[in-house]
Amino acid sequence: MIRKDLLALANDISIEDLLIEHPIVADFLANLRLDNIPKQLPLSLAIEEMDEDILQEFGLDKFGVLLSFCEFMETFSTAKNQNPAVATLTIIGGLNKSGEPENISLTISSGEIVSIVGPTGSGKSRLLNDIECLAQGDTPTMRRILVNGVELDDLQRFEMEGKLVAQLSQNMNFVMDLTVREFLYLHAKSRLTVDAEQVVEKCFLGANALAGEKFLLDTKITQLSGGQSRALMIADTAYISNSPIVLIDEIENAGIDRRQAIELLAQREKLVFISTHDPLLALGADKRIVIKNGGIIKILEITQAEKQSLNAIEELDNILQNLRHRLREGDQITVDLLKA
Ligand SMILES: Nc1ncnc2c1ncn2[C@@H]1O[C@H](COP(=O)(O)OP(=O)(O)OP(=O)(O)O)[C@@H](O)[C@H]1O
Repeated sequence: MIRKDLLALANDISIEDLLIEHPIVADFLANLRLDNIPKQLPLSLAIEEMDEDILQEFGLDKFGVLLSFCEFMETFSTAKNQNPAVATLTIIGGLNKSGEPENISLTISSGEIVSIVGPTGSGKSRLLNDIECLAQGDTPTMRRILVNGVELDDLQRFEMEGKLVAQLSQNMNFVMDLTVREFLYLHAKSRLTVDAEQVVEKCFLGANALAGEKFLLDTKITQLSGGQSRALMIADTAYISNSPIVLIDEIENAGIDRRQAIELLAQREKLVFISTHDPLLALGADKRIVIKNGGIIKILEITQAEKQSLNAIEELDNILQNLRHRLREGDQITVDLLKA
C-alpha cells in the first residue's frame, strides 16, 4: 500500500472498521499504549482527543503518530505481502552511458544467485534499481525487465511495485521501539505465518549465526549495530518475507558471514542479485554480470575451474577476516597471522 492509501485509512475509516480489515492495527495501538483510544473515530480524529503527554513519552506528536502508523503498515500490513510467484526474470539490454546498445537478453530462474561486478561508478546499483522498479525502457539505461517472460503494462507494474523485491541496502533504519522478538513476531503474524513462534526462533538463530557479536531476542532493534540489523534483515528475508527477488548492494562491509547469508537466501528459492567488489561473493554466484561504462559487457557462468579456486579464495578471506577480528579485539598484528 502506498502512503496516500495509508493516510486515507487513518483519515476516513473508523478504528473499529480498521481493526476488522487489518487486525495488525491492534499491535500498532498496543505499542504506543493507545488501546483505550475511542474506536468509533478514524485514527486522525481519535488522536486529536488524546492526552499529549502519552504521546510525548514516545517522542511523538499527533502528526508523528500518523507517520508512525504509515511506517508500521508499510512494514507489516498483509496487503503488501500477497506476492505473485516469480519463476524467471529477464533483463533485456538497453544502452550504455555512451548510448551504445548492450545487445543482451538474460533470463534468471528462482534459486539462482547473480553477482554484478564492475568498476566504481560503472552502473551496478543502476542495474539493481532497474530491477527494483521493473524498468520498461523508462530509466536512463532504457533496459526492460520481464517477469515470467512477460512485459508488464503500467497497471501490472503498479500492482507489483513493492511486492516482488526485498532491497537489502547498506543502512537499515528502524523507527519502531520494538524488541527483536516483537519485530519478528509482528512480521511473521502479518504474513499469516503458521507457527509464528517457531519461525521467529529459527529466524533469530539464523540471524545470530550470521552476525559477529550476538544479540538477544529481548534486544531492542534500535540498539542493533549495522551488521546485526543487516543479519536480522537477511534472516527475516529468508524465513519470513515472501519477496521472490532479493537485491543486495555491497554486503561486504556489513561485518557478517557473507557467504552463509547468500546461501541462506538462495536455499529459499529466491532470485538473488548482489552488487559486489568481493571475489568470494562474486564467484559464489551462479552467474556474473560484468558492467562497464553503464552497460552489461559480459555475462559469465561460473566455471569448474573458478569453483575450484573458491576454496583458495576462502582461505585468503579467512586470513583477512581473522586479521579484522584481531584488530577489533585490540591484538598485535604480526606476520604469523598471515599464514592460513
Ligand atoms: N546506462 C546508463 N546510462 C546512463 N546513466 C547511467 C547508466 N548506467 C549507470 N548510469 C549512471 O551512472 C552513475 C553511477 O552508477 P552506479 O551508482 O550504478 O555505479 P556503481 O557501479 O554502483 O558504483 P559503486 O561501485 O561506486 O557503488 C549513476 O548516476 C547512474 O544512474
